[in-house]
Amino acid sequence: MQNYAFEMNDVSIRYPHFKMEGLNLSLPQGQVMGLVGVNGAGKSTTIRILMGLVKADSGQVKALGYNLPEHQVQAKYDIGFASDDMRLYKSQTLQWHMDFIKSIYPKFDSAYAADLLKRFDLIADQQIKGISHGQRVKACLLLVLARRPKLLILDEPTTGLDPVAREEVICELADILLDDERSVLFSSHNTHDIEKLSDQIAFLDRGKLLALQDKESYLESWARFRCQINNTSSESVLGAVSIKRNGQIAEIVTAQYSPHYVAQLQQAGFSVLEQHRMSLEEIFVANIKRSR
Ligand SMILES: Nc1ncnc2c1ncn2[C@@H]1O[C@H](COP(=O)(O)OP(=O)(O)OP(=O)(O)O)[C@@H](O)[C@H]1O
Repeated sequence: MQNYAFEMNDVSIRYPHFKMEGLNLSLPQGQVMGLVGVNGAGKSTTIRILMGLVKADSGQVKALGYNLPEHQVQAKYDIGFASDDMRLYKSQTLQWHMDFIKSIYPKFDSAYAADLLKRFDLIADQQIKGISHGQRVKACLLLVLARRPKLLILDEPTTGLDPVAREEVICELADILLDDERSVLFSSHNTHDIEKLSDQIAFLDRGKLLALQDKESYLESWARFRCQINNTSSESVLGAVSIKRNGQIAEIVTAQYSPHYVAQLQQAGFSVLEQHRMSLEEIFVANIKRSR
């Protein structure tokens, strides 16, 4: 039987200007899910529901086998959560925070924390008020990672980091993921990070899941073609997400790519000049345009 790090079944929530209806989202244990979506798509809301910070109007939520929010104390013992609005005590040092977390979570791995301190280039006895935004983000991640949680939930973990710091954080996350018992859900606007780390892509828009698929097959299902328009070219093509015409040239995007798609375009009267795979960033934009 498949073990899930979390399961959200038929989850709905309504705000005055936003609704999420019947969201089904689950992550098999040991996998990484990248949650993608434009501003206001519902990523943080999804994460907050999963963390028990917000109560859904209806639906079932389970994390690490525990029903939420009823058993959130037990579940949270093994869940590590970090978001970009997390606060640390400004007048205390990072060392104070590490000692504090260790007093609550005896599993806190001090040796690993010391290693992360070096890798993230942080100073343990510096007061939080004296460190930069990026250093604070890395300090929060250190505090969460050193607990070695079974489920890591990160809301925009790389926001505000410079490219070097971002790479360090991404490498650290990639290392953690070598352990197949650990699962990660992370949201990001940065499709490169999502593309690099995720096993599963969950695409949210206006509270709806546009796609939930393993990354490889998701990326493989999209393709962009540059075609010559002929006299016989039809107006539409089966499986095309968009057709942009410019003179005798058409750029056709599909989300149903297979090796037979070229023949399908030819049958529709287009001569294929070039074909390209698409990055997650391009897919992201095409998907949003299609859904509106
Ligand atoms: N407590 C609340 N009261 C009213 N509306 C809310 C509340 N929390 C969230 N919303 C609305 O829900 C929608 C989704 O917000 P959410 O923060 O989940 O989006 P997001 O995908 O994380 O966006 P971003 O990428 O900008 O962080 C927004 O329109 C927001 O205004």
